[in-house]
Amino acid sequence: MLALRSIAAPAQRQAFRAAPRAVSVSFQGLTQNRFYSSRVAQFTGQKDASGKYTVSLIEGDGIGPEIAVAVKDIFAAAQTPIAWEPISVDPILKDGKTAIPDAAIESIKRNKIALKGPLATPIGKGHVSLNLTLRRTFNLFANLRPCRSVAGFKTPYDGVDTVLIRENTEGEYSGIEHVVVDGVVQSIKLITREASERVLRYAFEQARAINRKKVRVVHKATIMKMSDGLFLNTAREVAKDFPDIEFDAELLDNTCLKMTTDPTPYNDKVLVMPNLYGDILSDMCAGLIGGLGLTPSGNIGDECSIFEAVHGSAPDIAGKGLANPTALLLSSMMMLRHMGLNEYADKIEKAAFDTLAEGKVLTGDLGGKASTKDYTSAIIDRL
Ligand SMILES: NC(=O)C1=CN([C@@H]2O[C@H](COP(=O)(O)OP(=O)(O)OC[C@H]3O[C@@H](n4cnc5c(N)ncnc54)[C@H](O)[C@@H]3O)[C@@H](O)[C@H]2O)C=CC1
Ligand SMILES: O=C(O)CCC(=O)C(=O)O
Ligand SMILES: [Mg+2]
Repeated sequence: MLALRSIAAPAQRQAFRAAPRAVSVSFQGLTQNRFYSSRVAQFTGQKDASGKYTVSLIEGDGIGPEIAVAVKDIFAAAQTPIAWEPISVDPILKDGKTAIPDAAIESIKRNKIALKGPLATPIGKGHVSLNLTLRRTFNLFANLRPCRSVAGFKTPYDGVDTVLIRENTEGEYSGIEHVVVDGVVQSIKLITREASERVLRYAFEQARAINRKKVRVVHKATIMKMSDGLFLNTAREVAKDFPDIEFDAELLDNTCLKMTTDPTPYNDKVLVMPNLYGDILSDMCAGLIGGLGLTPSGNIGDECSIFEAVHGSAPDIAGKGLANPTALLLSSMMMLRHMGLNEYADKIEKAAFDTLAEGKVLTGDLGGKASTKDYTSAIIDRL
């Protein structure tokens, strides 16, 4: 029987206990600052009669609504041909599993594109991550996370320009856990050849598309000999189909050391890795360039794609008008380029990077005193 339960507010979701899952294995100068087109394949959404594309919009939790309104205001000021379709992804239970409401699924399937604010996940007990559920529901197999120093914003690291691709549907994020006996818990890291090959091919294709000559797998196949071993061996096989791209591999801990010592040797590479490593390494990269307020991402699938910032709901600053909307704005630039709306992306991105480079109107995370609204207005004034 289909059991459906609607969970309204994020706070209430804490109380929601998902049924246990079966343990069966059944960017420097303005032009250089441009963020990558998100994918190699085509966006297939259609314009409406008024010449606009409809984009599903998940405002999200915490700072989500504050940064979403900033993006909407900037898009309106730039006369971007986008009509927003707000959707709720408050979780429901379907066959005992956390699921996205049907209306939201239909919207994203219809529009083939969505912009998403951060969604909070309860710690320990509670529903499965909605971010993960969205990625799985739409088979968004690759999470593309570029990270580039912002001109004019000084950090201990200059000229960072990393491109990280994270497997987005399985690995340590599979959430397959069970109690063996009291005090002993087992968590399964699921790696399949199919999902590995899919994201690895995407990484090689992406390297070609953005003119990077090297793909590097980040792994721990020394320890996880079978799971990371399968990912690495699949990479070796896939690499044979891309003779124009150099391939090598590096242990995750060594990558962390090298990147925090000098990230610039990674500027000619595309890094690809299992899910959790990409999650952690992308926050670490954000730290190199000034924090999570600056880093965008795209969850890429064959049928549809969802763009979102790397950061979460930032509960420590939520509701105070302090959030930096740049990360979501740059995610929306990736989205516009994915849709072929490059001229709007170029215009908005230039206004944002000029504002950052001038350094007069910056949010608190970047050492400024401006509110989200002031910073948004400064960008709009430049359009
Ligand atoms: N893709 C998503 O929707 C993600 C959701 N989350 C969820 O977000 C919630 C909070 O997680 P945290 O560990 O606190 O990570 P977080 O990314 O929300 O915040 C970490 C730190 O960065 C700051 N920060 C993040 N975004 C910012 C912005 N735009 N402007 C200025 N400062 C910003 C926050 O104030 C905080 O100090 C959790 O429930 C987590 O599950 C976390 C990461 C990604
Ligand atoms: O889903 C979550 O709660 C966390 C997701 C996350 O950290 C990420 O996508 O980077
Ligand atoms: Mg993360």
